[in-house]
Amino acid sequence: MDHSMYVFASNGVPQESKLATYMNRQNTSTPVATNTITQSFAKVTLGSPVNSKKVTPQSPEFVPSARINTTNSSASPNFFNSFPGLSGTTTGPGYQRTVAESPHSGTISPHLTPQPSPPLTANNCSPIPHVPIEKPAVTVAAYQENVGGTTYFYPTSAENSVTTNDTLSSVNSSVGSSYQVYPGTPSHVTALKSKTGSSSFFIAEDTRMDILNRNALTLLQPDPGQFPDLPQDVDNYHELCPLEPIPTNSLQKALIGYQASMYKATHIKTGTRHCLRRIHGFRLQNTKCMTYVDMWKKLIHSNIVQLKEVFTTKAFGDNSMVFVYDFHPGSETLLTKHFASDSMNGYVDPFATDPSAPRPYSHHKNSILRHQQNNKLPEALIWNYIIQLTSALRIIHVAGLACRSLDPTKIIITVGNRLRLSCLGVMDVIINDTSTASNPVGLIQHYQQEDLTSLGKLVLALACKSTMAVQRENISTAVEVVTRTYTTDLRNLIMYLLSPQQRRSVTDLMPMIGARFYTQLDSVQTRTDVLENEVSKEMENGRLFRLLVKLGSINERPEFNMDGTWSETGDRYMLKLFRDYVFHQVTEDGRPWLDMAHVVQCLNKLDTGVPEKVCLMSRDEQSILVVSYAELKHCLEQSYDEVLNASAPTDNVT
Ligand SMILES: Nc1ncnc2c1ncn2[C@@H]1O[C@H](COP(=O)(O)OP(=O)(O)OP(=O)(O)O)[C@@H](O)[C@H]1O
Repeated sequence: MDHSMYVFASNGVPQESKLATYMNRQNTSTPVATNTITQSFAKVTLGSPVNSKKVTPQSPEFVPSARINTTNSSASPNFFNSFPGLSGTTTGPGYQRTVAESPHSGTISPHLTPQPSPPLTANNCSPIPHVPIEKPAVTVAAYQENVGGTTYFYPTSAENSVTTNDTLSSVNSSVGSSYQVYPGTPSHVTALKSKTGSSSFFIAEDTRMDILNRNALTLLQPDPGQFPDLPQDVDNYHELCPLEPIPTNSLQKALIGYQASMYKATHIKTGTRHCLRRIHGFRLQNTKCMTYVDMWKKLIHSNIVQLKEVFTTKAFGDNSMVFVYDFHPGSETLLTKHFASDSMNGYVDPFATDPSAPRPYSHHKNSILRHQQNNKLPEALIWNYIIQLTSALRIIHVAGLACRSLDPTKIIITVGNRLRLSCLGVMDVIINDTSTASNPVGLIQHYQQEDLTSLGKLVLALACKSTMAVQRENISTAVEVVTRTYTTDLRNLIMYLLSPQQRRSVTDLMPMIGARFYTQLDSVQTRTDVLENEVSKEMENGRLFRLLVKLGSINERPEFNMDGTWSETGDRYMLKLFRDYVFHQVTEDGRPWLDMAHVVQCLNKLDTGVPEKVCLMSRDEQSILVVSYAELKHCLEQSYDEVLNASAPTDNVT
């Protein structure tokens, strides 16, 4: 390398070099500091790398004959680890060096020399950074010294001198809190995960797909050409999107006895999506029923679609009553899920056989049994549903309310077999008898009993996989089919619910469910464990993302406060070189060196601000900066704050 090409400033830094620019901006104070780096440092022979992978810098001028010794667990060289005589306690955690002349046969820049990938454990954890045991430095003001033609730059802050006591206290305080890293899948989740597929640092594929699907459905907008009659706004809601074909025939009545339609809509002020159940052509006669609406609005439960508000509107061109609920994307009704007609999934309802067919009843019964056995739902699933539905009913009845719409069309199901009652409060408003009755409590108790009968019918229908099974003429056959196919417990539960003589209660069902509660609890908690692990991965990813946002907002910013060189100078210059170090390293033959573990480890160290050093080389290869992650973190925070503060709108001064 021909050094005569460069003009050296008094501090030994080539004036054209980026470091000179950096130093001009940065080194405003006259540093006075002691250090223990002496002449001998320049003569230190660098140890051989642990890495056996041979990579060389892009520029042959800087090909070292020996390389900085790196620790096994670190991608970036730690000078003080490599040279015991240069312990961080006496020299401070960071310095910068400009190579004016190679004092020894060569030195190395990690910018140009990919290091071995940080080790991963078998447990899929993030690369573990070097645990910091020193106080992170927070200064970059530099002191310089020319040693045999090489200028070294050291930080000057008193904070950089770390005493043994400091170190120990930092060790203590660092335990469990000094750095963040994904520790890998917990062993209790590993066993579960092996059933579901390989683990990764990102969210599991099935969960990802579920969430993507739900997000897409939440954002779905209808083609205005297809729904020209949709109003723009309905009360506080807009962006209406029908969830089912809008009934056109006035004879097409929903379960509630009126024409009804469902829409997804966005709240104008909050932007949240809701589900609007519109009852067509309905005029509210008196407002007493609103007491029930208020009671429903207060009911929150994981198996209930919460009622948010009720209003009347003429936005649809008629007098409509609208019930606003939470929106649960990707819902389907229990009817479509389990009782779909053969046009949907080839399923033929065995109870729907033409009664006029010349077939003996016994033959018919056997064919029902055969059919049911081929299509039957697993008993565990039926109990799962029973537990969820009784759980919702219990809270409703305890609140002094009745569901009054426990029907397969009014129970929605989402991923993971989660059931929710979806039409609560409607009956209390539409059939306004509870508020006008002389004994509303007695009436509610009557409806609660009806809820239990409806539950019995629903379970029977599920067990026979047919809604026809609950028709009066089919019930005895259906119960017989259940007796032959499922456990006595299930049969007893159905019989209890369908027996009109006694006064029944949801709590009486609990002993029948028995230990199945524990099975359900176990599966819910297991799922929570798995999802919590997904969250912990995404928490780490989110943290790194925020860090990248900060870096990205600073790196290569073309202009800041009228300063076109802002991102190339001062603190930002170090961050730019760090970015190169993290992302732009190349192999010996010039190929991009991509190593996710290296990237994650570097970012984790930056986020934590560990005192470990990293060598950064300028793009013109004229300077090497050796800085600690602590300093880089400080630079990042300071520079980002500058950008953030400048982004705030300034008041017009008149
Ligand atoms: N809260 C909700 N969030 C998201 N989708 C819902 C919600 N409630 C219902 N749905 C969906 O809206 C659609 C229509 O529901 P609805 O209750 O009207 O069922 P239905 O079978 O059309 O009953 P009916 O014949 O009585 O109108 C169904 O696909 C259902 O999954």
